[in-house]
Amino acid sequence: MTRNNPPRSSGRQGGSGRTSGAKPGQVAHPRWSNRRARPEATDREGNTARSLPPVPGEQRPEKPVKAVQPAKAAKAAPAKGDKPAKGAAKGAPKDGGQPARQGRRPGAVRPPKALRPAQPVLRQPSGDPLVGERYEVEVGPVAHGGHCVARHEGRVLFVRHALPGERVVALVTEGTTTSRFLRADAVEVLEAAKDRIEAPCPFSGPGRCGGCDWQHVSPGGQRKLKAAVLTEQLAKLAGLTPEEARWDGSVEPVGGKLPAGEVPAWRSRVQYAVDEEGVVGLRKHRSHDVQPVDRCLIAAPGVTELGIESRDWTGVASVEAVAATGSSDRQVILRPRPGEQLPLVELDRETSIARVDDQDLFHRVHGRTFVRERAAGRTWRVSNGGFWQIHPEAPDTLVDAVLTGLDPQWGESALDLYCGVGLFAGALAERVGEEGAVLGIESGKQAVLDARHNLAALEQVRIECDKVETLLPRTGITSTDLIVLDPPRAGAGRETVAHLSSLEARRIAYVACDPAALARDLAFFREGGYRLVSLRAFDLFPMTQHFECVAILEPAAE
Ligand SMILES: C[S@@+](CC[C@H](N)C(=O)[O-])C[C@H]1O[C@@H](n2cnc3c(N)ncnc32)[C@H](O)[C@@H]1O
Repeated sequence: MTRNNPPRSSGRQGGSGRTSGAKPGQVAHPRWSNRRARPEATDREGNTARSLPPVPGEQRPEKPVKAVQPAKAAKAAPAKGDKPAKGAAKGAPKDGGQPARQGRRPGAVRPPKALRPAQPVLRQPSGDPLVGERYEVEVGPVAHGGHCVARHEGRVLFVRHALPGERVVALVTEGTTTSRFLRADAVEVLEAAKDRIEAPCPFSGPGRCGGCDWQHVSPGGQRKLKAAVLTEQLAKLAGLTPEEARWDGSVEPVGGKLPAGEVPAWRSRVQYAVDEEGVVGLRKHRSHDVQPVDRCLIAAPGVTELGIESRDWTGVASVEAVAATGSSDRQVILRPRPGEQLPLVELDRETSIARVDDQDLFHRVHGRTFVRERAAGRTWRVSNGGFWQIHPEAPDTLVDAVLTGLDPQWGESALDLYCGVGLFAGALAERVGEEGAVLGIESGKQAVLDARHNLAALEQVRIECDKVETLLPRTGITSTDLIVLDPPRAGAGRETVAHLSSLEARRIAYVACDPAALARDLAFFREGGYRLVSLRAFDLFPMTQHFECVAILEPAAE
């Protein structure tokens, strides 16, 4: 267990731990100089940071432990669209197929939502179904959600696979005569927009893989669509023009220019679904159906090399593949179908394997329970599919944007809210130094253990485990110099933003993956007396509708 974990603050000002230079109510400097020397941090398997093999760039004299057995020779991948042969490629995990344990094992954690099986939502639509109707429509502007808006006989259609200004035949995929809006796919393009390209991925298109929204759009065209969505959300939910938001109106490309027609292979984490026959693929749009794929073009090479698509996954419900950046670590997380035993697994590359049971608990099957990522000059332990940015360049890009916007000074205090495994807390701690203080708050138990492990050497950092909205008011902190918040898609919300606005921070960095939640929260920050200093948007999810923003705020009075 890591040891940079003082007793939880309980309403005392500045939290627990001896303070150093912090005013009452400020983020306190967590020094515990009267404590005994801390034992070395360990993971759940008892490995210490030094007992693990180094990753490139890390200089540690040590010998590796627990070498993972190399996988057996790869089987030839089937031709595109072929179904993998049943019974192919099997090897023996040690505890595969053991019955799931009852109750929560100490130290066991729930996996992120993405790994939990989706619950079917049963709704009784009223009106007569319109699914299957075909309408010839003029396509209007792009909307938040990876589609464009069109109208037909007074009805609004959200049309996928279209582009603004096009004339298409839209096939209705959801909705009835009483629906407020219909969903549709452009199944025929009558007049194409200039940004339209031939989709490089054979699995994208109407009724197929739901992973990418903009396969049919040039890279520059995709960024224009994302910029239009951000512009619209800022106007609609925050009443801001790009100029007022101090945004130059661009979505910045990340990862260098590729030759025309080449697709960026950026996804270092891929969640595959498996159909009842054991065929692996990706989920169709708004569906539990599986689109079999023999290769995902946006998957990082480290994922593709595992050869997941060429295996038979009978008995498995989902396969998550993780390929770390800056280390050779690979992890595959398997969820067996209810009542099924985990099959024997053999992949093309050496990889750790974990199993998630029907109570969402992780079990180590083979190798480590985590991967090591490199970013911001450090190695980060990320356990069992815990949150880490997916694009290999995202962590450095976002840290750079946050530090540039905040300009942290030696001795300042900072909050890192929704801190995950501690990425921004670590970067802030380096800048504020030993005289400064950083408090990270994260609700995921395993992420907190990872963050404490990752930042164990930085005494100025404290990581607390709870929901931001619950814990922050309890800390007694009434002021801080800097705040980073990087909430999940839902954003921070009115109450949390109001609380943050009361802390008199010199600067706030808001890292956002949803432009609507960001725009709504920016309006709340304005109510709280904050204004935008700068806003940047980054194309960290090429070929999809998603992008990441970094907004920097300061008190409006300044
Ligand atoms: C977008 S991730 C950001 C993680 C981290 N900043 C990074 O860049 O790696 C959001 C994180 O917030 C955590 N989280 C979600 N809801 C939370 C809440 N109400 N309070 C605290 N943490 C929360 C999630 O577990 C996740 O680790």
